[in-house]
Amino acid sequence: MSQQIDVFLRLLRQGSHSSEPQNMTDRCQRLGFDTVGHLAFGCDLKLQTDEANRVMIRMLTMAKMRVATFMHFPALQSLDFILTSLPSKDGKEFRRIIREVVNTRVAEGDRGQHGLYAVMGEHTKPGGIYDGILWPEAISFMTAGGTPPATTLSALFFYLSRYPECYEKLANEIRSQFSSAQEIQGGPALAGCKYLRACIDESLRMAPPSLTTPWREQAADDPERGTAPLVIDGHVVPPGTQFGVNLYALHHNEEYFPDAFTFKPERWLESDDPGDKQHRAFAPFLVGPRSCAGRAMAYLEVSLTMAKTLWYFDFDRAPGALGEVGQGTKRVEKGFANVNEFQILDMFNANHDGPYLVFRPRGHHCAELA
Ligand code: HEM
Repeated sequence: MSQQIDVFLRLLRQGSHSSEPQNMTDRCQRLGFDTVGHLAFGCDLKLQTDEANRVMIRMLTMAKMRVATFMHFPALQSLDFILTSLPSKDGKEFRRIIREVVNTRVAEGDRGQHGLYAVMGEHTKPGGIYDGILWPEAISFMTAGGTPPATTLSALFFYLSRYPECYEKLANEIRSQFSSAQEIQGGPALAGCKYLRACIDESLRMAPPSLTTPWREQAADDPERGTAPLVIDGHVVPPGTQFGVNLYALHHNEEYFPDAFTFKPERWLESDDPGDKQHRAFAPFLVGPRSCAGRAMAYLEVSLTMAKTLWYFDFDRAPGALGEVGQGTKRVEKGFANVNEFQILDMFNANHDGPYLVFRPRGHHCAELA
């Protein structure tokens, strides 16, 4: 993870030479997928540095859109064969890259990096890593682990570039907590950056990366409940009924989060009681047995990336029209009109664009990134 964050920082440094505005959605997505590529496949996808494989991001985004559409309009699934049978250059290229990743990893045998699916593959011989169940799983793992940290980071970059007092507080915390970039690593010092954690939680609240409504249904054979009816908040939910709570709606409920559309990390510093209303209504990773398996990794990835970025750089919104990418627009009436809100679209996980930022090296520190 650290190596991939270093690549991210070096690219920001390159861009800072020419004050070229950087699209943080692109930068953070490439970082997210490269990081999870190591974890899942034990290989370097090089999305940050090499244009060639970026078709993977486009294809995984398309896949998310398909899943989101079918989740909301199940009847359309019968038309899926049309979509999947259309000739697609990107689709062909995507399959070629996946095949290459698999073949390279298999050829490396025991010498290769031990990615999660390689380890699981060992245990599912004779299909091994090629096993028919593991590959679709691996692809959805890429999306589950690659996209959400990118959304959290993009939203956080957006809000910090628009709330100078929060930017100031966070930069001061990072720059006083550490005395060198090498000290910034997972451990008590990073965990002690309370304002950083508050900023991350506020970004997760305002722009929950898992944006679609997670529909659930009572299991027909739930041994714990037996024949007892399912009751939620006093309502009896008949068998076969799907129900769900949308995280965006929950996280913008004024009853739990007053001034819900304002980026206010301080709300997380007022109380750290996990039993209070606000903490109980905060569920970006969901709760229970289907909750996120990568929560700890996500906090580490986002914390390290933001802390190191603020160690090496200062940043501002890009000037002109580019600086508006990612915000709402008054020209649209409903839903997208809040210019101070980072705009996210429900494509199962969130889709977004921007913000565009301009980075300035901070003092002499950036020389280390050469
Ligand atoms: C800010 C970052 C992240 C957020 C907000 C997030 C959120 C979520 C949510 C809400 C779910 C439940 C989805 C559902 O049940 O429909 C989930 C599942 C999952 N997440 Fe994350 N996630 C994040 C990062 C990661 C990372 C970095 C990884 C792994 C490297 C990861 C791996 C997974 C896996 C494997 C599942 C499926 C768990 C299961 O079905 O048992 N996530 N995540």
